[in-house]
Amino acid sequence: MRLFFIGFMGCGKTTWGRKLANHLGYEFMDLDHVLEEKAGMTIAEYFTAHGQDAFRELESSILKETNYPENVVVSTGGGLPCFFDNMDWMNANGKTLYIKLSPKTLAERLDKGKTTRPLLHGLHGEELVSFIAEKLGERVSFYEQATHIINGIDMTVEGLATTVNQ
Ligand SMILES: Nc1ncnc2c1ncn2[C@@H]1O[C@H](COP(=O)(O)OP(=O)(O)O)[C@@H](O)[C@H]1O
Ligand SMILES: O=C(O)C1=C[C@@H](OP(=O)(O)O)[C@@H](O)[C@H](O)C1
Ligand SMILES: [Mg+2]
Repeated sequence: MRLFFIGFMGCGKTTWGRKLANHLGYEFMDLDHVLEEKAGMTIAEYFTAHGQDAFRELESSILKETNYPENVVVSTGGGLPCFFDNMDWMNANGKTLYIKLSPKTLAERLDKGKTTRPLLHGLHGEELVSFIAEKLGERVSFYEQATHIINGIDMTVEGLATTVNQ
């Protein structure tokens, strides 16, 4: 089974993708990490060097050209489902799990984060909540095409494992 985690930055795709893969005995892949290895630089560096359009092209080609094992949990970047036909491609090639959280909760988690996400421009507090609310508004129609929509509060691996077998 191929499982793709999708959702806004900070919703927990990387954290929970890894946990679910461990729980199921599946392989784990994070496409942001695959891209960073391929590019030989961090995503923040890639945005600075080549811009967002080039990043979107590369992340889409990585999504479609990676050789996935039979059983795998794949964590995607937050913007990936919203460009090209990436969402349709994932739904045709596996199950998609959207981790749904409010802008306020996302902002709380992202404010604490140490990693740099280039789209967030170092925003904090209320400015960060407003930015997330606006961007999530643009993206939600893509995320809601997921085969499974998960409440991101109180997630457990056992709950996720039950959901993906439905
Ligand atoms: N259930 C949770 N409760 C509280 N914090 C969480 C939870 N899941 C993830 N986090 C934290 O939220 C931040 C973003 O998680 P991450 O897995 O990197 O998200 P994504 O890959 O979706 O951007 C991390 O600091 C992580 O430790
Ligand atoms: O939402 C986005 O457009 C992005 C999300 C990031 O991944 P995470 O969702 O894992 O932070 C990463 O792909 C890049 O910084 C762009
Ligand atoms: Mg991630």
